[in-house]
Amino acid sequence: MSGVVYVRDSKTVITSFPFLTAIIWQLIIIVLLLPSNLCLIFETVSKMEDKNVEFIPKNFPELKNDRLLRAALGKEVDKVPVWVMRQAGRYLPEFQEVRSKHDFFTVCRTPELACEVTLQPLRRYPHLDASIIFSDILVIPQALGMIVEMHPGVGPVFPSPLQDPSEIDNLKEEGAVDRLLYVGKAITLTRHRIEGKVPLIGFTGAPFTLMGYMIEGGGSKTMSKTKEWLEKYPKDVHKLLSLLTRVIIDYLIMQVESGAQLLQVFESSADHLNRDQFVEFSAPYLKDIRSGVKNKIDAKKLEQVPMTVFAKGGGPYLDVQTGLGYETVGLDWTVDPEEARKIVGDNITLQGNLDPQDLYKTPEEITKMTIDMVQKFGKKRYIANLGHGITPQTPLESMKAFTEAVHEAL
Ligand SMILES: Cc1c2[nH]c(c1CCC(=O)O)Cc1[nH]c(c(CCC(=O)O)c1C)Cc1[nH]c(c(CCC(=O)O)c1C)Cc1[nH]c(c(C)c1CCC(=O)O)C2
Repeated sequence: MSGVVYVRDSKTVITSFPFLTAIIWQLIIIVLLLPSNLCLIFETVSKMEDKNVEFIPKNFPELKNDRLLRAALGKEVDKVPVWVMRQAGRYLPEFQEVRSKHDFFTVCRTPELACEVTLQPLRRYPHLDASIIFSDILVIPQALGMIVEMHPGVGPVFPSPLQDPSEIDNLKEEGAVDRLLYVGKAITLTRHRIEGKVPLIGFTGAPFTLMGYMIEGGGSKTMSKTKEWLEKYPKDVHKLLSLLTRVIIDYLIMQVESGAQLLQVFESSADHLNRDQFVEFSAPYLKDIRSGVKNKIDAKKLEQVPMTVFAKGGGPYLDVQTGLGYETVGLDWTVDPEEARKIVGDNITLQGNLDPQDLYKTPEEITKMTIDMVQKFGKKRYIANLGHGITPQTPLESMKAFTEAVHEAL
């Protein structure tokens, strides 16, 4: 007998057609669970869509606090904007918590983690008027094919630094920016999650500073190997600086396309250069980066973004920096604010410049020093910051005192 089901009773049916019965029971369960399954499916799809939306560089939440951008463009501000270089970093226990579970470059390469770390200082310090994407300047040498490790207590280490100019040709310029798209993803995700609270800053290292790390194999007090290259291989040095400039311009454009609203270029090794060396090996490439970004933004019909150059040790060359085309010039703590204003004039914004070591003083002393500093710079064309990155042992209450004092100063 096939295909005919006599339902004498459920037990008979079960014993006679176990397979068919199993299917019937499964159908019953599916039907009963269908509504909750459908909700689950819709919820999952919508969450996936949300996830996808968060990686689409458009329809960002409206900006609620534009002080930083107004100051960079010379517009009037209600209060002096403030942010801190390396504000997402090791002085924060919540950053240490993330780092206890993930390698440094894993945090940089994982948009969810980079975004979380970027947001941490904003949650703790409501007076901050900007965020800076969590990354590092050394992601560029990595994208060029060099190995960079982060050694605890030491900092960055290149196991195989450049030892001869002939090795410049081994650098993988083609596709470098594609290998940095994870930074763009982190920027886009952060733009959505910041919900317009403050602008998001993108950044890069400058050609000379990156070249120094690539030759020295890490941080260096003397940069002796790099200086030997400047003397012995100037043509090869310019070849490498030009390569880095091309990659940096395209990297910054990708950051803007991803949602960066201001860009900062870190020439952190400028303090190793005398004036002639700064004029030959740093300034032309900083200028090319500014004009290259501006021209490519125009060509792509993107919205222009203000740019900041920060040359640590660049105080003696402020006059040169004034001519590089940047809206904002960052100052380290060795430069007097009033002297700087005399040199740069009224059409450039200044940024800085409390000595990071002053954040080890008492909150009362920090408040007084910060108010003095802000009053020296004045409200117009000024962004308050430190004169270099915040250091890992900085007490949490110091950051609170600093950011609050900026907003109460004027
Ligand atoms: C020179 C330089 C580097 N990286 C950078 C610069 C230019 C800024 C400056 O001059 O301070 C840029 C940078 N690197 C980092 C930031 C913070 C970004 C942010 O606040 O969101 C920034 C702006 C994260 C970082 N970059 C690094 C850390 C600490 C490493 C860790 O977490 O183990 C962080 C939070 C590692 C790093 N990376 C680099 C050094 C010298 C070090 C060691 C110094 C240190 O240990 O603080 C290279």
